[in-house]
Amino acid sequence: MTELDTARTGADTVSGVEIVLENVVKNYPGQSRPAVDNVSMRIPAGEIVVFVGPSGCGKTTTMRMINRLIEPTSGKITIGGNNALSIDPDRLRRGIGYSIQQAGLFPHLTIAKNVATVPGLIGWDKKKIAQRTDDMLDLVGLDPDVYRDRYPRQLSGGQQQRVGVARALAADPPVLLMDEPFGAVDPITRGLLQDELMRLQSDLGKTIVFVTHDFNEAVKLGDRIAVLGDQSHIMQYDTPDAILASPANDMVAGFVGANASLKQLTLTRVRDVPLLDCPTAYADGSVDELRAAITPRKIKWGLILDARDRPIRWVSLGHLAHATSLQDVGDPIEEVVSTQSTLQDALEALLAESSASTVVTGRRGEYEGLISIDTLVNHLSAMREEHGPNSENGETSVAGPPS
Ligand SMILES: Nc1ncnc2c1ncn2[C@@H]1O[C@H](COP(=O)(O)OP(=O)(O)OP(=O)(O)O)[C@@H](O)[C@H]1O
Repeated sequence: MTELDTARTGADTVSGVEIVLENVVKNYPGQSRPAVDNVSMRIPAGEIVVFVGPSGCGKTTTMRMINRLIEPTSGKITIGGNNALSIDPDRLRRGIGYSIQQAGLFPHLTIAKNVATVPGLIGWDKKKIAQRTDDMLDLVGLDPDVYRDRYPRQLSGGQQQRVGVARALAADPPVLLMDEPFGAVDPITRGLLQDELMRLQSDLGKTIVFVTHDFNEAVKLGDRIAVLGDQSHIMQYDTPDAILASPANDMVAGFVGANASLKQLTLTRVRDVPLLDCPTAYADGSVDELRAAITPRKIKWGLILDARDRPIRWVSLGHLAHATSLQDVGDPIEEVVSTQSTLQDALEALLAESSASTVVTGRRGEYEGLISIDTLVNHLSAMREEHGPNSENGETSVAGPPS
């Protein structure tokens, strides 16, 4: 891996391998022109590369040629330096995780059996498979004791997608192909699944090729985005911030859409901006002490935390005026964002609560601070200065794949 790759990879470790496509063509029988016409690109080890483009442009065909669910008509594909076209296709596919829209689970098999599909095929022993299945369910946030013996129809759409991801990861493949994996779930679940994928990826460092129609999803997840046009022609292949700052042509600009600067909010996580603080107390704490902590502050609110430091209620000076204990006083907290969330998620939470600030929690749900609308506004102005027309960083338009 080059230094550039390491710098761009958000992952702590890299277990993925590089994928290279060279002059890859797909002609479907009976079609007058190729569905994919001479695509060349390098997908660096350990990165998430997102293919985005209009319906029918060839995203799925391009992706499925990597695991040879579709055979290329011509060209060369290497995975970790090995020629994918000279490996037995079944063997190749067992080494590449694959997750699709609506999860594609086998309806007649239990969740555990679904997850265990590839480890079973490659001959792992039963004990190792059972352990791995439980570990994978845990990893995607499903309690193995609750879910392992259920059938797919007994799970929600979002839970099925999680199982799909667990199944794709089960044999620890270096490469994952994900074809609109979150396309069929509601926007809130989709956001959660995206957050989880990013969290997984920061530990796993796989090479992930991800297909989507949704440019916002591409910006949020991609280390790089390949904007594909008709016949999978690469319109631009670059980092999300470079594409947002300077789209290579009108078609890319159309995809980026009108609110490029607002989309910059998906590029930054809550943990990367300064948080505000507010007075906190435990439910068995002193009303007088909390009142004394809030009174001198501009914002006259505090938070009640549970014994594990998780925020449970907002309290105002008004609430405290006649309170004798902190046990039940205040309003429940409607929205929180985590340090892993994007600033876009924070904006949505702020709008949903119609408040000037939202509570931020850490990995275990513990109180970390507050994020305010001012923080977001300041961040956007800083980004504008960085990528503005007079900035030195403004000229980042690099069409074509990195070599
Ligand atoms: N099996 C097939 N036989 C003939 N043509 C096909 C076949 N599969 C796909 N195509 C055509 O190839 C082109 C690319 O299809 P592909 O599914 O790769 O596009 P896509 O960008 O993934 O589309 P979408 O976003 O709608 O899923 C389309 O014109 C499609 O009609």
